[in-house]
Amino acid sequence: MAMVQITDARKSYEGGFEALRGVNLSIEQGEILALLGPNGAGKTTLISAICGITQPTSGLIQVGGHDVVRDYRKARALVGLVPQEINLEPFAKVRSTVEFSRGLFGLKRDDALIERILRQLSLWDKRDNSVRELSGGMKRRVLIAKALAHEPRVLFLDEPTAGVDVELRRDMWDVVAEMKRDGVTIILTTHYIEEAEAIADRVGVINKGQILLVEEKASLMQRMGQKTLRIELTDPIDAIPSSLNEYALIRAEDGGLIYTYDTRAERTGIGRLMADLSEAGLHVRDVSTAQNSLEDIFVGLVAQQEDAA
Ligand SMILES: Nc1ncnc2c1ncn2[C@@H]1O[C@H](COP(=O)(O)OP(=O)(O)OP(=O)(O)O)[C@@H](O)[C@H]1O
Repeated sequence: MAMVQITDARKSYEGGFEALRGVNLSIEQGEILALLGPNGAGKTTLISAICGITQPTSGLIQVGGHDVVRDYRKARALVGLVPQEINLEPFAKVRSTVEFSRGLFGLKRDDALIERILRQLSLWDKRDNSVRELSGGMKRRVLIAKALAHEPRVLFLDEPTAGVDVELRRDMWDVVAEMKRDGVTIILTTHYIEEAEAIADRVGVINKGQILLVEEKASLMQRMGQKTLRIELTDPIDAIPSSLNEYALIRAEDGGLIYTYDTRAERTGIGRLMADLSEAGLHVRDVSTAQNSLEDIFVGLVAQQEDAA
């Protein structure tokens, strides 16, 4: 059974704006899913709906098999949320802030657990400081500590490393990896592809309230690892000679050729292609390469969505 199951979730805000337009998504236990999308895509709305902070207008969202609307308490108890905005009580002490979060879930006090969480996030030395005395990065750590205090099975991180330094980013990635080892399911939204690349098992792309793609990181990275080689010919051709079939070439508008290859493969095949072009009587005038990036994939997907609309 999936840990998080979303079926045709829609959300219209007052005034009629549709922030989620039929989202279907299934997230397995222990998986790390990175959700990428431009500003206003619906990431925060989706996370808020899964956490029961906002209600979907229609559709079904289940966490651990519990309906987040009908079974709110059971679903919510499984979920930890690290929000995008810092919403801490400035005069409260670090340790009591984290303890309080655990208490909100009606759980027994557990000093050893709170100590472990604070140490893991390098906050133990600051445990008796008040929140207002902390730097921005440390406040972010407190947000994570709060979210972990009731031992959630699903952790949501909404832009966890926006505006934080490299060290904190790496610390957070370590914490996430440790939680994954404990079987916790993690969903994070991010603008940084490096972040998705560093920690995610799968990457989802959302735009205009719709999921455009959910794919294993490895295969997405492979697509991103592809480059295209544009070959300009001295004499443009009308058709590609059949002797070159194995290269799956595309004829460019200018009568040249486009070859796609994998930069991570052992051999790109370019050397052999050049020899075979010459063999086929084609003379190369110029070549240029272009790298496929997530942005290209993303822009391509968005363009497809626009065309389909
Ligand atoms: N309470 C609200 N009332 C009306 N519209 C809202 C509300 N909250 C969000 N929206 C709209 O819903 C859309 C999705 O917003 P959301 O915050 O989910 O996007 P996001 O993907 O998290 O963006 P960002 O990357 O900027 O955080 C936006 O167009 C936003 O203006």
